[in-house]
Amino acid sequence: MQLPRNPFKASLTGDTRYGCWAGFATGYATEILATTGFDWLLIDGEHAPNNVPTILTQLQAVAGYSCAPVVRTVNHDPALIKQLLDIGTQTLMIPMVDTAEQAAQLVAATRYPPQGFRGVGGGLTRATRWGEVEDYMTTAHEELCLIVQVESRSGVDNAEAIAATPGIDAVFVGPFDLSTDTGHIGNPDHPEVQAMIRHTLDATHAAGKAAGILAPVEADARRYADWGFDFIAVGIDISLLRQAAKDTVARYKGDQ
Ligand SMILES: O=C(O)C(=O)C[C@H](O)[C@@H](O)CO
Repeated sequence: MQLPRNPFKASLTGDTRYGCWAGFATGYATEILATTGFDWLLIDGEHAPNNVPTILTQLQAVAGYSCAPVVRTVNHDPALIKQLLDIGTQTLMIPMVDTAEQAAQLVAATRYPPQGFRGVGGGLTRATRWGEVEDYMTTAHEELCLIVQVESRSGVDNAEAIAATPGIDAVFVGPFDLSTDTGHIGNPDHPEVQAMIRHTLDATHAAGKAAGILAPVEADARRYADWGFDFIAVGIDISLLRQAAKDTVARYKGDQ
């Protein structure tokens, strides 16, 4: 059996790819999202109530669709990264990366020795399709996509070096953490934050890597697409449900 291709990695060809945050932490809800036309979705292990088994269920639920899954970890723990890779995650997003040293450690966590220190799960893992994928250990890295989040002042200061780290495929700006870290709490539109976002985008492209961002407000998403962001999360499933529910109630009962 061939190593499964990574559709997200393959889609980073220059056109902006539009995605949605998946926060319900169930295969059922995430599968619904995968049928709606988004290019990719983010299974959020940082702020949604996910763990390895719930992420596995969601990866299985979306496997038959063209919408590519991206899995965000809660931290930099190599043991968690190992488990997420073993269940078949091919695109990983790691939050709060501030230095090139951290980026290099994260790359090493995704590579088998001698390039890194990932442990061998072999035929026990979905990643190898329980041993059916030929040459998994020597080829797995070719279909992995490692995205690091820059979302602090120090991350922006080190953006060139982080993006240039070998094995890093993309940098994703976290606008809400970045605005909060810089004292503009919850205001990514502040000019200082906007300048930092632009700087991170330019540094990432200068390193030949792809850049992504979260932009649930349409005007922001369109501006970032004009700037040249390669992948943009333009929605959050929980917010979409809440807004649709509130609008429906308001039509019958008025604003409450
Ligand atoms: O800082 C950000 O912005 C992000 O990293 C995304 C948030 O964590 C997201 O969960 C907001 O809903």
